[in-house]
Amino acid sequence: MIDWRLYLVTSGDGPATVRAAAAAAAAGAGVVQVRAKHLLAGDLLELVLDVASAVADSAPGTRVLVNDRADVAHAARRRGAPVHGVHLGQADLPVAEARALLGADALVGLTAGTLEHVREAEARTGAHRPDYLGSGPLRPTPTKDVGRPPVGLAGYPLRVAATQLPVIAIGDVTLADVAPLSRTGIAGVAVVREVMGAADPGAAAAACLSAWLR
Ligand SMILES: Cc1ncc(COP(=O)(O)OP(=O)(O)O)c(N)n1
Ligand SMILES: Cc1ncsc1CCOP(=O)(O)O
Ligand SMILES: [Mg+2]
Repeated sequence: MIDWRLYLVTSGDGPATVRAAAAAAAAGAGVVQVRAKHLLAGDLLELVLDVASAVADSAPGTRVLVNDRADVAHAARRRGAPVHGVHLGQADLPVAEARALLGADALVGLTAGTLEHVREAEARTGAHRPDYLGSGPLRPTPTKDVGRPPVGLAGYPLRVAATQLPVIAIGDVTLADVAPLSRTGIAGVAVVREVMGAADPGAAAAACLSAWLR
């Protein structure tokens, strides 16, 4: 059973990133996605190995995913690292191809920013069906230029109603958003700055989890 309520997406690539990921996992983040768009595959693999090892040491139940790169997730798993899958964007490798590479047990997430994306994902079956959807942005965020209108709080109940898949809200999610978002039916919130930018990432993660209303 995956605890989706707090899903950390990392930033940066050094020891502070690894420490923040481990602290958030120890505080109860159920998923950690290693996201480092500036790294080429070899360096991303090294970061993934470091994060996966640190997260497994502090919170063995936390799932570790790789942003975009099913090949890097596969390489990490071949090295024996506790890496559970990949988060794919709409233009990345198809979900079924990622599953073919990573194996049937892999966790494969998909970005579904629009209601149409959510409906399209919901219609999928078998290996083509993702395990969860990341949907946003809640609001515009400096972390990523998403290039589509924000979902807003009112947009999430529509997305949740359109799918049986867990929906994860992302994009400028702050501690103050967690309680109202938790009432929309989403499975979890994904954050970068709220935890990675905090002086104490573990405390920031714990605060987000405490704010959940159900
Ligand atoms: C949980 C989650 N949801 C959405 C995204 C965004 O993915 P994508 O659209 O592929 O953009 P990048 O993160 O790759 O810049 C995500 N990473 N995680
Ligand atoms: C990766 C991603 N995809 C949509 S918004 C976003 C970034 C979210 O970052 P933050 O939590 O700092 O707004
Ligand atoms: Mg992507």
